[in-house]
Amino acid sequence: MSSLRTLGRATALARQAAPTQVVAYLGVSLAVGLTPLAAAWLTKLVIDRLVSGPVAWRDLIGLVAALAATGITAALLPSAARYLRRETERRIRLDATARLYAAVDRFVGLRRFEDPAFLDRIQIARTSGVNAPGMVVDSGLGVTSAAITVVGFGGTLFLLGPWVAMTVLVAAVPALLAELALSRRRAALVAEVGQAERREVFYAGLLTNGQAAKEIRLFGSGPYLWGKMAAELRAINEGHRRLDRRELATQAGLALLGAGVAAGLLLWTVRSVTVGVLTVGDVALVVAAVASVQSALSGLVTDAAGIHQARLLFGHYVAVVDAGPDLPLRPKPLVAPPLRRGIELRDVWFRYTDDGPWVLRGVNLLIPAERCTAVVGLNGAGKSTLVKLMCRLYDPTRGAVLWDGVDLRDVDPAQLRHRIRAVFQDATTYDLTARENVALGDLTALHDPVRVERAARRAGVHDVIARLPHGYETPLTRTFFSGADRADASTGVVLSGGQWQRLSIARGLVLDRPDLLVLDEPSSALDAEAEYEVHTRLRAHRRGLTSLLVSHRLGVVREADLIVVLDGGRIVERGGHDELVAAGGAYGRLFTLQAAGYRATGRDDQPVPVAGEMG
Ligand SMILES: Nc1ncnc2c1ncn2[C@@H]1O[C@H](COP(=O)(O)OP(=O)(O)OP(=O)(O)O)[C@@H](O)[C@H]1O
Repeated sequence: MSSLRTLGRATALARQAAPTQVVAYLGVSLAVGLTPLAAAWLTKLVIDRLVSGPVAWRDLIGLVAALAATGITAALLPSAARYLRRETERRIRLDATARLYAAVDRFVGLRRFEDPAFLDRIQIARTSGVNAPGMVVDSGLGVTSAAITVVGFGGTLFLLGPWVAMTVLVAAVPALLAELALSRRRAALVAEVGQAERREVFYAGLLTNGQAAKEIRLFGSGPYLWGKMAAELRAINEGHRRLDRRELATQAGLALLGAGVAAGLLLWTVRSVTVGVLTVGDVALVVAAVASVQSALSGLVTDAAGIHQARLLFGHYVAVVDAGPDLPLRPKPLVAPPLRRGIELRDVWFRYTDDGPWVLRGVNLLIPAERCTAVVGLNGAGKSTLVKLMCRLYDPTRGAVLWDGVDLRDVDPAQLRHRIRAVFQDATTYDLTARENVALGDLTALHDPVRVERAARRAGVHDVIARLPHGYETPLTRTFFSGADRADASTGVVLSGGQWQRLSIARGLVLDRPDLLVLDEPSSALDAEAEYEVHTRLRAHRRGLTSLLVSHRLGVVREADLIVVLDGGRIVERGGHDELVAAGGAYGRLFTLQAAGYRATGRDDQPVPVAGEMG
């Protein structure tokens, strides 16, 4: 995108976010530019009248009153400008941030969240990019008011001697070039240290995170992590230090140049008064004009560089906001119909990166509607990847996933996802209330306690929640406190791993009858009794529903209508439990191994409700 279009986008965003404030800020900025000029001319006129001979007070009073009014205005304007600047920036930041996260939320798949370069870009957009339109307005208005001062005083100096005006203006050219170069370096630095800043935030989070704290304390890994954080900080500091030193050298040189020009002009003015070419009032005017023009030019140069820098940073913001869908979307997507036949993977090949290893290799599978299909396999076999392809979090590299014969790539992803619910093995724990933790599975249930409770009962977590200090309203966190418990910030609760897992199952079940229910290791953290109980409930709930179960616990898997064994990204066996055990293949061997593990505990007189870990 061209520089001008980027600036146009930034300005348009600012105008939409804070229309009144931008106009008011423009008015104040114009006044800021005009007042020094008015004050200098009024001062010159007063002095000239005073030194021209005896003058009556009433002849001066108008000028003095105008001078006083200009002084009062000049005194008030900076505060007004400061307030308007902050208010404009606040509104713009809010609007820009909302647009940024809305754009990020529109990414259909997961690839961008696993691309370090794109994550760096998001970081710049999030921290600096959202402020860039504010910077453009602020610097743009700074340039405007400085330009008024420069033109006004430049004209005044021109009247006194064209070369005076030229000297002051030409002396500002090196400053402009130096500042533009510096602004490019500043923007480049933001990009350079972006990754280090992200890592620093990561280490800071880790070192203050309650969950990580136990391992860090026990293993004594704190100093190592803190050391790595300090190294990132040192790298960030080094970048800033280099830039600061360059700025110091440049600005010291420019300051000397400016002071030299001002001193030379002062000498010339005083000499001109002694030879009768200029008046005493002209001395005041030249002193004010040179100081004002120099400071306005320096402000103008800094603001021009600020606009330049803001444009570069806003480029990252625009790149994220305009990134568009990360997976190809049809302009007129089809509607995923209620599932009747099933989901078919047709010769699906998949790898995460173009040069990475194949994770799925030619998978052909029909997950029949209204049946439970289980996928088993060793760690890394590709089970979770298969699940992610069925939710269209990635597209197959080759082949297709068909929903009742319709390619998932042709379907509206949001509508498709409303038909799918999943409980992932690495389910998210939200530092929110128990109610929110369940209702996030379907936000229409947020204010429907009956649905939330029903889902919690199905997942066997209702009794746990009911016993919490504020029941479903209890914050499930010791990291934050909600507004309501500010007075007694001790109400937040920490759940156990198994309780969290049940809660994530409840979240997966809050949408009453999804077309596809995915359960990816839903019970790995549950004790045997809880697992048995939860799976019994899930089985009842799943009846007539299409479900996909991924589990290492073959005792749970045996209930499935169809079991598929995945090995190295290929399906190596498929069938019912008895059939697979009788065949004596990989599944049979693993089942025997797990069952033997249970018997080896000396409890072989017990039935085997749930087999142990596989892989
Ligand atoms: N986001 C990713 N980027 C790159 N590679 C990945 C990603 N996720 C998984 N993989 C790789 O893909 C392979 C299959 O992973 P997957 O999570 O599908 O296995 P799985 O069968 O579910 O294993 P587990 O039983 O341990 O959960 C693994 O080798 C893994 O390293």
